[in-house]
Amino acid sequence: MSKAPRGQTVAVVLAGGRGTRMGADRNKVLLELDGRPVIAWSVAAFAEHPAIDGVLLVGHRDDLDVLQAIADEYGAALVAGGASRPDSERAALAQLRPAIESGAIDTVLIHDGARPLVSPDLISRVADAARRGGVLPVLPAPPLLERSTMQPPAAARLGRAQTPQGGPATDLMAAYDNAGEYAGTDTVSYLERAGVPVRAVDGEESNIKVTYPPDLRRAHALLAQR
Ligand SMILES: C[C@](O)(CO)[C@H](O)COP(=O)(O)O
Repeated sequence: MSKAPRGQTVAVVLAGGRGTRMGADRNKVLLELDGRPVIAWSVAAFAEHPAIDGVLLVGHRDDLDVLQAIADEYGAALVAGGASRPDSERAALAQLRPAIESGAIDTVLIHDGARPLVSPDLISRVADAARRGGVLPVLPAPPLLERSTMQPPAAARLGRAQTPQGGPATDLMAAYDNAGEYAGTDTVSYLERAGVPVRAVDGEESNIKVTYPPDLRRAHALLAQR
């Protein structure tokens, strides 16, 4: 019996925000991290991964010139984002819609551009699970919560969500199409609302999000340990 041909797996890398909490003179994703901008690390992680067939970078309008050069360097496509994270995700899905509808793309991962240290192993775990349903990398909740008065069942459900998150492309597109006014901060929350099963995979402590100046210093330190 011949297998149905598989579609492509595409990674969307979000850099549509301003990154103002960093207090820098430019978007935090354009700050230098060991010789290249933060966002270049994120794009490269997916562009160089064998399970990823294409990368779509979503950028803030003010940064499109510099982001275009980064996208070109790694063979990624670039699209302008919206005013919020969900708007940027919708802009990406709109760009991918024809290829998703034709079946050329069957799996989509969505990643915070401000998580430059995502590892090949984590991308593999998420890409593999995303073919079968929603997927979310999670780290255990911090120890403080273990000492709280929460009952174990509630505590056991807590965790720190990371990206990349993803799922089957048609499910993801339909979930956003039908979400109405809902605006969630996590990609998989759209899938959950649409009734698509979401499973957790192990996140990674090193997959930090660069938001404040100490995060950038920590990213430098983590890179030095690689
Ligand atoms: C996972 C996440 O919610 C996706 O938007 C986000 O990365 C969480 O980041 P936070 O800085 O830990 O809130």
